[in-house]
Amino acid sequence: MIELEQAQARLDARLKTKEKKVCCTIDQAVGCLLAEDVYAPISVPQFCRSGMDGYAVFSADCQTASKDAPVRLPVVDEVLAGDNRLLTGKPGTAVRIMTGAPIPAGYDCVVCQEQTDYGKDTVSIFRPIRKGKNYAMIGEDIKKNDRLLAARTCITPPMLGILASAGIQQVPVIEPLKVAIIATGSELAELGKPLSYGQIYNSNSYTIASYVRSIGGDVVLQTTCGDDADQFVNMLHSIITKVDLVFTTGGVSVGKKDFLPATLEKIGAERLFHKINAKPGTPILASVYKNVPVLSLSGNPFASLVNFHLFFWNTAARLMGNPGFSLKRKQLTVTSGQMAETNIRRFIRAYKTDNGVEIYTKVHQSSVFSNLASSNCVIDQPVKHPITVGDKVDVYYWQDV
Ligand SMILES: Nc1nc2c(c(=O)[nH]1)N[C@H]1C(S)=C(S)[C@@H](COP(=O)(O)OP(=O)(O)OC[C@H]3O[C@@H](n4cnc5c(N)ncnc54)[C@H](O)[C@@H]3O)O[C@H]1N2
Ligand code: MOO
Repeated sequence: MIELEQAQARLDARLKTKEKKVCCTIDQAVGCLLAEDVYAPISVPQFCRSGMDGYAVFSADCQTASKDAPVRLPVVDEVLAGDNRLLTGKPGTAVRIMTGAPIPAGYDCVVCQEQTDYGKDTVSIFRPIRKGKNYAMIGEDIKKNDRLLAARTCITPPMLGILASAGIQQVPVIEPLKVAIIATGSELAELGKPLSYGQIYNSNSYTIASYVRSIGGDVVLQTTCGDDADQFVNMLHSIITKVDLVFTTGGVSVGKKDFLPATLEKIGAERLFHKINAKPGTPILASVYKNVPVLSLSGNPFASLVNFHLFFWNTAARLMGNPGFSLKRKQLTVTSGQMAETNIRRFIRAYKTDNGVEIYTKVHQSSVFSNLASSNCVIDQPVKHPITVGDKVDVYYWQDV
């Protein structure tokens, strides 16, 4: 039995950051990590662009303009957004222009139409204007060859916009995290099949799979397996070379059917630790088999979930080279609920709010899962340490999916 932090460190020491790159179209890329720095192939905009609907002019022509003595200029052309003529402006003239349209060469500003009489053939300008006003230079937004995004950046929807605006359709990303999830237990029934007496539906693998997918991970296998060592070993062998991480649930405690520790040992998996000094999820087992970490979580749904959070996020951060995935820890003040002292460190289901953390007041057994709909964190309750309203506590929390 080892402490959580020691167990996390032992696992972390055995993880290698993924380097394999794959090409991804940008509409598939949200949540993926860039494999390389991405540079702008073009400037945005590629032409000098009007920022307002109005008139392109030479600022020098408008210095004396006022409401009482407007400057009057002939309007020699009209340029709309998308106009692809290469025009050159002449001093002493104006061109009617719309937002987003290319400004003819020479004009150095755009008078907003509200500061004119909206003239068609001749425009009256009511105010002086400075050079560069409402005038977007080439590359105002993005300069050609600028670094747009750094390697290992996790791509977000606004970043897709940046890539698209620079005309980039595909990006190299780190191959998504590939995970296998094997829920063990002869009592487990698959969804869609009626339950026989003594059976329960497998729920653990659904929770785990959805968290894996929430960070762009690829669930290569999600299955159940009876309490049968041979069946399990066959399953493991069929998948181990295709994944970066294996989760199993159940079969890690001391019951007659808790076959995983002995089975993994028998096939030569290296044991990193078995059992942590905390509840729920005490019996967690971590191994490395054929260079792939195998995390064997407790079967009880809440214990499985707590084990998952305490080990998955840091593992994902290390394997994907993205510290942003790391398990989040914060000190918060308890605003409601209480816990009596216990003789082992406990993780207490709780709800993190803007003001602090609320302790869930009802059931805390690790076999009870249904109240987790209103939990988004766990409080780390030290051994022999009662908790009450107003106490500062350490909280592990996770992203909403
Ligand atoms: N004599 C002892 N008995 C137990 C001990 C102990 O120290 N001595 N430890 C207890 C603790 S603590 C836990 S936690 C459980 C964990 O046992 P396992 O991780 O080996 O899990 P199982 O026995 O396979 O299952 C426990 C429980 O969870 C249900 N289960 C399993 N898989 C799923 C699934 N995929 N979806 C939903 N529910 C699942 C299973 O039916 C059991 O009810 O052991 C205690 N026993
Ligand atoms: O360690 Mo077990 O997880 O109490 O429930």
